[in-house]
Amino acid sequence: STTLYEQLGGQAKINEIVENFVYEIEYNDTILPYFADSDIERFVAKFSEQLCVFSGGPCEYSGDTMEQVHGGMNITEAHFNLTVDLFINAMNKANVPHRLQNQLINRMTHTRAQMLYL
Ligand code: HEM
Repeated sequence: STTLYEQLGGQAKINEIVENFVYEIEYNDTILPYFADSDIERFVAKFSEQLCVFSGGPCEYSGDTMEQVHGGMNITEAHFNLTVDLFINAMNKANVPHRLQNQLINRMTHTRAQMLYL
């Protein structure tokens, strides 16, 4: 059976989604401030790795835990949901079919409890 990673179109498609996502964040006045002191190159690299792992691709995640990264940011449920919306915009702009979008979102949002109000 093919992995979600393969169905998406592999690393090239993941890179395209992440590039679009960074663009969405840059143009969102509510979410951008969270990234004010961030190394965006590192974010792109680690976030891409994590998407590769979540979709069953041949990668290893070398970033920090979700608690380490997001703990203390005081991320509200509204801001979490807004970030997911931005990610959906990024997938739409990369022409990812909705069936695959739902599968990826489902795997990503398992991290939700690790980052809200920590
Ligand atoms: C589905 C939800 C999310 C996932 C899977 C996720 C995943 C990640 C990953 C993998 C990194 C890179 C970690 C590293 O550098 O070691 C990261 C960094 C970051 N995330 Fe998230 N994230 C999510 C939601 C959010 C939300 C809702 C916010 C804020 C509104 C946020 C703000 C940040 C910021 C500011 C960084 C950079 C941290 C730094 O520069 O040290 N994330 N995230």
